[in-house]
Parts: sequence; structure tokens; C-alpha cells
Amino acid sequence: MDLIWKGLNLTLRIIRKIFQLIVDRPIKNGVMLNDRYEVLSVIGVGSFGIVYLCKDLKANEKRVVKQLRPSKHRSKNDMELFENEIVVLRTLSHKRIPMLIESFSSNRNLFYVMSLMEGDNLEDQIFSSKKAFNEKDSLLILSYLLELVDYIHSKGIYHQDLRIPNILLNKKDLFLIDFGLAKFSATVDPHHSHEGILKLKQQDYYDLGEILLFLLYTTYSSKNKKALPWTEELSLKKETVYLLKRLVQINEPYSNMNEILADLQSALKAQEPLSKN
Ligand SMILES: Nc1ncnc2c1ncn2[C@@H]1O[C@H](COP(=O)(O)OP(=O)(O)OP(=O)(O)O)[C@@H](O)[C@H]1O
Repeated sequence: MDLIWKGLNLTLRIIRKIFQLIVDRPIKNGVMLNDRYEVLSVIGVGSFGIVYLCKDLKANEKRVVKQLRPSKHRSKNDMELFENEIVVLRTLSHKRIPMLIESFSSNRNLFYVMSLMEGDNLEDQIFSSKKAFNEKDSLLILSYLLELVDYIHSKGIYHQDLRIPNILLNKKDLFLIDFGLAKFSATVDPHHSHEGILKLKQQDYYDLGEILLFLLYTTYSSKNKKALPWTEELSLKKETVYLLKRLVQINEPYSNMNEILADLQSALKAQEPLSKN
């Protein structure tokens, strides 16, 4: 009985996967969306959306169009998350965050259009291009991210999905994308109780700590057969360790941005060579 049940489950999973592959086929290059956006290429396929590079024929600019995967249309929750992402982008206005141009539906598909952020995501840079970041560079990236996180928090928005695939980087700029799971403080906590908002805030801080760890590990090559905790594997300045331990909540979690910024300044200062006098 158990075997039949398992077999049935597996068959259902395979059918669902085939269904997804068929309905989630990306739109072909050259197709015109909303009489304005010509699809040039697919630049990303996430669990949630299909992302296209398009030419905006009206503005004569390159744009990014995100389509909710058609297989996700069957879930009210996924459609709500897509709508939520649109509202979040409409609320934000920062040169390092995509600007919402418009949203539309076509042939029962949902789309929104945003500005193109020119950079490659950190996940691809680390794993495909094998880019490595030393301690100082990693701290500098954290400082750019903190500025953005501080900005979105000031708008009552908490990203809740700060991860390396959602950070784009080029030689001089860093961008934050993918607000699909972002939360508005007013929705989560209509009474603005300090506790609810603190939880959202600290989740973003924790994720920043994990990103910092990811970056720091790019210069690490294992000499031991056995994996050890990061505190033993990485040789970092004590100021960086202090900052990390509070971000990832090994020690007392941070409760506001000013505390993090002050500790980051100390960690960056510790990277400077000692002066001779
Ligand atoms: N505005 C943008 N400018 C440039 N590239 C972008 C932009 N938005 C998305 N991308 C590219 O498309 C990829 C997927 O985008 P995004 O993370 O928003 O999709 P998703 O379906 O929500 O993915 P996930 O499954 O990770 O949640 C990104 O990693 C990035 O490379």
C-alpha cells in the first residue's frame, strides 16, 4: 500500500513538473508586449517569475519586464505576492533599486516593467565567475547594502529576502532587486507595535550577516577535512567578528541601524594599515 502511494505521489509530481515546463515556456524573442516592449532575451528564470530584457519602443530605452510564471496563476498567494512586489516598487524611489514603469496583463498573464539595473548578480559572480572578495571589499559591500536597507526601512518596507542572487553588482554600483517577499510594516503590524517591526528589521539584519559570511568565504580554501564553524575557519579582524556575531544573532542582536553603522565603521577602520608614527 505504502509503495503504491509513493508511486502515485511520484507520478503526480512528474505530471506537475511537465505541466509547469509546458506552461512556463518563456516568451520568444521579438514578441511585442503591451504594444511597447519588444522581447530581446530572457535574463532570469526564478522560482516565481520569468525576467526579460526588452526594448521600450516608446522611450527608446532598455527595460526589464517580469512575468509571473503562468503556472503560479493558479495560486492566489503567488498572485498576491506579485501584486505586492508592484506596490513596493511603486513606493520606492532610489537610484539603486529598480523603478517601476508600469504593470499590465496580456492573454491572462501578469507583467510589470522596471528600469534595467546594469550588473551581474552576486550568486553568479561568486559561483560562475569565481569572483573573490577580501575582508575589506566584503565590508564595503555591506556598507552599500546597509544604505539601501536603511532607505527601505525608512519607507516602512522590510525586504525579507536579502540573498546573494538578489544583489546586482558592477564595477562601481550595487543594486537591490526582487521585492517579492517584502512586507509593509503597516500591513504586518497595524498597531505598529515595536515587537512586530523589530522582528522584521532583525530578519533583514540577519540576512545581511549571512551575505557578509558568503562574501568572506570566497577567499577561504579548506585545509581541513572536517568543516568547522566560521569563527574557526575564517581569520578575521576582531571588529569584523564582533559585527558578524551580532548580525547573525550569536551575540545580542542589533535593534537599530545606527548601532550596525558604528560597528561597521570600526571594522572598516581596523582594515586600514597602521600608521608608522
Ligand atoms: N531590474 C533588473 N535589472 C537587471 N536584471 C534584473 C532585474 N530584475 C531581475 N533581474 C535579473 O533576473 C534574475 C531573476 O530576478 P528575480 O530575482 O526578481 O526573479 P524571481 O523569479 O523572483 O527569482 P527568485 O526565484 O530568486 O525569487 C535576477 O537574479 C537578475 O539577474
